[in-house]
Amino acid sequence: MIIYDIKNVVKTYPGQTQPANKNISLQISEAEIFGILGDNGAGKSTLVRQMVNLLASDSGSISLLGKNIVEAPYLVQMNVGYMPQESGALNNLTVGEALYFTSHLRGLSRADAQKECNYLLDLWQIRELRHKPSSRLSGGQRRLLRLAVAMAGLPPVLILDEPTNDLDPQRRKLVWDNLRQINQEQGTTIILITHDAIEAEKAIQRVGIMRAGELVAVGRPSELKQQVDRILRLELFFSPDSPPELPPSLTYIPLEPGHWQVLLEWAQVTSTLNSLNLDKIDDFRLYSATLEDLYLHYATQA
Ligand SMILES: Nc1ncnc2c1ncn2[C@@H]1O[C@H](COP(=O)(O)OP(=O)(O)OP(=O)(O)O)[C@@H](O)[C@H]1O
Repeated sequence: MIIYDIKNVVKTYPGQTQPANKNISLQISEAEIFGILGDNGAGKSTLVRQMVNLLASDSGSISLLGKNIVEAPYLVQMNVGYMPQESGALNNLTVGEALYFTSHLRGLSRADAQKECNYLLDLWQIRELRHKPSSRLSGGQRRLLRLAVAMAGLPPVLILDEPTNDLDPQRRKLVWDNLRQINQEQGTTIILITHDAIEAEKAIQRVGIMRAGELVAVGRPSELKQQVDRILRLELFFSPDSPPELPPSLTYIPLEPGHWQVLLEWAQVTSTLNSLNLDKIDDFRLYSATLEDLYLHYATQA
């Protein structure tokens, strides 16, 4: 099922000459984790703000579950949990109150809202902050609270604007683990903006790369990588006095004694690995382009 259907969306901010979004078209399916990557100012936040009706498009249309969100704004309120990059909206509440009231406002009974609050405090490891006013949290703590608030009441769609910025490595991992878990267990559709390409690669199923207001590439990371870089790097580790025999068509680059790098086309991988005498090799590693390589390729082209 198509969750979001975005057609030819254009947005120019008042007083600006360049559009922030130029003719963006994109479909997002149920239960996918879709990552939006792009340089600062590429138009990512503008796009997601239009998707949650916080910003009107100049032209084009955005449908959620088959209905135009301008004509059926309640669909966004009922189905989408949005985490903005910044927000002062919760500043007057404690962490526990913010989670309880959001859950209650999203239709849970008082008792269920209390349970949801407790679940989210544990899920995001912020239980010790529950009596603290939101305005006194650190940047990273505030981000975890905004994530928990977006998820309160388990909306079927989450839109997250940079969920891992300001977080330490342990909490970044917590975010990626939790997002994967709710996607798998609840079938939640997750659309997220991130600059954390290396970590995102482990969670996202499709990626859209934006440059100067345009969506310049959309696809599964593996498909996009094959278009960008058909060369794979095979590293071989062996005892320096018994080097492996390679098919004559391949060349190798000695990196140090007992360590070679071999550059391969995708089509050569299986035959090369089959031809190696693995008893003579201590270890091997095969590398493809990373999502970060892809991002740099598409986002920085002139
Ligand atoms: N309220 C606004 N008024 C005028 N121009 C704006 C406004 N908000 C954003 N812009 C401009 O629109 C363009 C896209 O901004 P946007 O915030 O969507 O980028 P982004 O890709 O989310 O960037 P970042 O990674 O830095 O968050 C930028 O050139 C920005 O300066």
